Amino acid sequence: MIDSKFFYQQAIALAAVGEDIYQRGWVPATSGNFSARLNANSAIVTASGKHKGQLSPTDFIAVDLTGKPISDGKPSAETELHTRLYQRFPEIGAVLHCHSPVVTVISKALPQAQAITLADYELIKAFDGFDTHASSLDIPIFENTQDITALAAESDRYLTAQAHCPGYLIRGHGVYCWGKDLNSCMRNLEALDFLLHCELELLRLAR
Ligand SMILES: CSC[C@@H](O)[C@@H](O)C(=O)COP(=O)(O)O
Ligand SMILES: [Zn+2]
Repeated sequence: MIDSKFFYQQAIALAAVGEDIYQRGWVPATSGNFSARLNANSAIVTASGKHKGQLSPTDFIAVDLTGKPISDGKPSAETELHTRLYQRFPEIGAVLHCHSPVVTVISKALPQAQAITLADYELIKAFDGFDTHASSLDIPIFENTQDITALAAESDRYLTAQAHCPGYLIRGHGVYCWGKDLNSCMRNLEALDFLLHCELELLRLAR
């Protein structure tokens, strides 16, 4: 049973975040998708193919945690990547997927890398579970594919042993990032984009 008032509130909050993210240049040309948990068994996700900077409450679909729609409309083509995360981490409340230039380019700049290690950055403390700069965090990179079911399974296998991982990259595609609610998800996304930007600058300086 969908709580329509909560659906609407979550949709309004995600639409506002979408506008912000679009203004940052992180979801060009209808790319990206966003979701928020409704309850233990369902979430709302953006409809497929919409402009993510101009979303309205009718641009969201309720899905169960297998990714099956439980309200009218066509959910994001990448819905299973969201719902796997809600299954894996019962404590998370929101997932944001973006195509910022930094997250798209860095995995291509490191074509052999299966992860990027973020270490000795003060901003690592923005992520839940980190309380000192003297920490290190691996952000995995998965190869891009149109087989979303396979990618959902691959990312889930990796995350089995990674309780504090706040996001992953898909090579040449973008980033998936999550958090306990929409605000912390946005904070994680902002921190991840900043730290990966730093890594990209370091790569440029080393050339
Ligand atoms: C506009 S191409 C990008 C898509 O292939 C996809 O990666 C994406 O992020 C948006 O897909 P969507 O189905 O709108 O959620
Ligand atoms: Zn995408």
